[in-house]
Amino acid sequence: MLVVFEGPDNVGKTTISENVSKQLKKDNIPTQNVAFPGNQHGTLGRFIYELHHKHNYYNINHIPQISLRLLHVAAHFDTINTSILPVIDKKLVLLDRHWWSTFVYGKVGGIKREVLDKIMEIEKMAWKDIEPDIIFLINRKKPIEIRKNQKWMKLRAEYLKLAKRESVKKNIIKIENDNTIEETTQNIISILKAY
Ligand SMILES: Nc1ncnc2c1ncn2[C@@H]1O[C@H](COP(=O)(O)OP(=O)(O)O)[C@@H](O)[C@H]1O
Ligand SMILES: Cc1cn([C@H]2C[C@H](O)[C@@H](COP(=O)(O)OP(=O)(O)O)O2)c(=O)[nH]c1=O
Repeated sequence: MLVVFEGPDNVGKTTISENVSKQLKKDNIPTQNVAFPGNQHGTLGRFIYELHHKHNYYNINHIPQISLRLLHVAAHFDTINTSILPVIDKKLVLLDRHWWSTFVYGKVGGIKREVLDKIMEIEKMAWKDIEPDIIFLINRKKPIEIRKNQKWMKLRAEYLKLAKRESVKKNIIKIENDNTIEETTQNIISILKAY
């Protein structure tokens, strides 16, 4: 089973997916956390994560938007093959981000729709026929740490628009994480247990 956590930065996705996983493991449900672009040492996904966050460290002054999206797509091919496909039949995979991030960050980054659609065609090939069983869209009124607020509001709006479009074909559950992390975790656990 594949369960996805999506949403802009700083809404609590990583913490929630780790808390949910800890709780399910306590209940003897085999669970695996996976994050996009990738968090396993020794993988291309992890390298692209590092490159995204610390491009100056690699002596790169600037990564153009289209290049950045294509790097993420390359990471997704890797993470799906190295971390998702080998365990998907045996474990509940909790995935921190999905192809939605490529679309939303690309759109807010100003990539023209026809170019973005082409990038998305390749991105979706990485997924073969794997569809999430549930997508939790984690939402907040404002980011947990207030930094680049204007861009964050745009990301949030794009996520909400995409969720509306996708809701005809996918099981999308919007979760408000404005209260405590414990409440949000319990809310998600009860939804998963009832599923
Ligand atoms: N409901 C909440 N209330 C207060 N702090 C929270 C809440 N949810 C998450 N956090 C904290 O916010 C920070 C950022 O969360 P994180 O899981 O990294 O978000 P994301 O993965 O969406 O960027 C973490 O320190 C986390 O513990
Ligand atoms: C998966 C993905 C992430 N990203 C971005 C979103 C985040 O800024 C960054 C991932 O870094 P990370 O620190 O994991 O994000 P978060 O704050 O959600 O925990 O990569 C893309 O731009 N495109 C993508 O396809």
